[in-house]
Amino acid sequence: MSLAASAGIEVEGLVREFKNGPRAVDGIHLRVAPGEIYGFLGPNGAGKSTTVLMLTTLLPPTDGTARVAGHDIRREGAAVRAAIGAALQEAALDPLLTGQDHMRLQTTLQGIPKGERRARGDELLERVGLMDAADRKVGGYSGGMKRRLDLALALVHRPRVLFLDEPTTGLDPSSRADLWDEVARLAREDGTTVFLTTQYLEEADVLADRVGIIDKGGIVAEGTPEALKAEIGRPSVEATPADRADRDAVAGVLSRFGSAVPAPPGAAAVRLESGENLAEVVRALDAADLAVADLQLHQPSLDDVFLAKTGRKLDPPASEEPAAV
Ligand SMILES: Nc1ncnc2c1ncn2[C@@H]1O[C@H](COP(=O)(O)OP(=O)(O)OP(=O)(O)O)[C@@H](O)[C@H]1O
Repeated sequence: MSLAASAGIEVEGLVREFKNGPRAVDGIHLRVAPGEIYGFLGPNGAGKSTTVLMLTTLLPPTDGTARVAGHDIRREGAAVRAAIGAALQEAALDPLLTGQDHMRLQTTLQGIPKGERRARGDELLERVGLMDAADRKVGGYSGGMKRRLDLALALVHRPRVLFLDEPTTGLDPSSRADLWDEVARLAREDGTTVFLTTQYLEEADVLADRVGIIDKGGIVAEGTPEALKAEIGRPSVEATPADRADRDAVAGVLSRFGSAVPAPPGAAAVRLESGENLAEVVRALDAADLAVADLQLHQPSLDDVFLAKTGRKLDPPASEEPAAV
């Protein structure tokens, strides 16, 4: 088996249709190379979790298949499960057990030899920064600490492929950054292949080598964050008139500088053509006697890629955790 086949992910026409429900995943194809971090980006209900459940063999596909770490998810479930680690949205943690208890259970379940369990557990708790809380009950952990424990548990058997389903949703920015560091280190130093779902554009941008954007069960764009942004190219300018009645007039002036792109209600926006700049837009609006309450220049971001491909904005999920852990 080639290295690529033994540690990567190959998805071929994967479909999941729920009874009386949507076609949650609608024939997707993708490849993740060994050691690569693949960011699967999309809004609520796009089909991210359903894809992860299929790739981790927890949900059978309706059609198509995938090979994970060289094994077919439909026919070689046990081999897939042996090669992967997963930290999914519903972390199965027991609030009455300590972090160390969890590590002891997991190292036993994963068949780590008795004499090595404690060391392996401590090594991973140290790695995710939980050593100080190792003998505290998980019921008292913050959201960020639970996510980090869940990550440590997923790493016990040194998986070649790691699945993380929205690992930082609800975390405060500092806990999120800690988790990013750890995930990046796993790929860089251990060569772990990471398949990560996220609703955060920033997360995909910072962490992922390549990004697949999923919307309504289909992949609408794929590439490195840089390539996706370059595809969108030029910055856009968005103007909000002081008087809402002037919106169409503002849109008319802007249209001289580029083609219209979606804008919030009451505003107009265009993707600037090359050579056009903000100063000229301001002069033109002024010459037309149009007062603007707000004028913004947006450099292309993954947000723009999402907007350009789907016509909608990707609203980030709210942070649930008030303080750093
Ligand atoms: N067990 C199920 N039965 C019926 N429909 C389902 C089931 N699980 C998911 N769906 C539907 O499939 C679609 C995709 O859901 P999925 O959970 O994969 O999306 P997601 O991108 O992971 O969203 P989120 O970010 O909210 O987790 C949604 O419309 C969802 O309502």
